[in-house]
Amino acid sequence: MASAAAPALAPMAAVSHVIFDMDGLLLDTEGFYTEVQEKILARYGKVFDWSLKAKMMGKKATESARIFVDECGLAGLLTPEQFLEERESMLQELFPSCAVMPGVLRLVHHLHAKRVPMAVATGSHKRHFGLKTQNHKEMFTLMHHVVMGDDPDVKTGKPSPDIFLAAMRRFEGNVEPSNCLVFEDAPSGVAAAKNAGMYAVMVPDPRLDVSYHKGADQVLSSLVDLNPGDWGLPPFED
Ligand SMILES: O=P(O)(O)OC[C@H](O)CO
Ligand SMILES: [Mg+2]
Repeated sequence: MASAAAPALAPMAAVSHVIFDMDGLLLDTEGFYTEVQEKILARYGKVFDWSLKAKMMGKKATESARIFVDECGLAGLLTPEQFLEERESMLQELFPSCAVMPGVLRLVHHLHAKRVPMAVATGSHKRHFGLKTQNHKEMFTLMHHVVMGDDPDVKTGKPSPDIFLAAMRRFEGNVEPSNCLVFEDAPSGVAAAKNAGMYAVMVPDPRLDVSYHKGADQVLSSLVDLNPGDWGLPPFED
């Protein structure tokens, strides 16, 4: 007797709208921040580690600068403003060379073809957004809109829900948080999505301790592993 086919697993939720983080999720830029911050910290005889990285990533520049100075005990030696100024020229050189993360283009083109509305919600401010995306403009034209960290509606950075709620409100129609699936790499970003009442798929850097995965509704090693059907989105057909 032939064995019955395994029943398809029910989706974890049925969402209709997708919101992407950018740094470390769509674009491979987090390594640039790490590299530059390691260099600055080395000048003070200190080592940049992943527990500090976990606290800084995903935040607005001004917020992460404050964390860097405070957590590294640099008060009196370096102000957050000086830190931002020091890292700026190095970052400006690096950002335009960033690559797209694995699995991103297939997913974005698929969702666009299936008319799933997509947005970007990034802690990056407008000038850095321009540098990072200058070689990836086509992908961003597929987004309904982009909300950046210096947007007037983003009073406080991630883990505040401000940026994801702003992104949700800019979609057409009456969209609720439970309709939205957020893709994030940062602990602060996952917390922001959950604080907004949305679903969160985390795609963390493997060097981030697993204790930072908690809170996410799903954790993937790469967007290549995403099955859109898990979220009630149209499945890949290729
Ligand atoms: O991860 P994002 O896109 O919110 O960006 C935040 C900072 O610019 C980098 O950690
Ligand atoms: Mg990110």
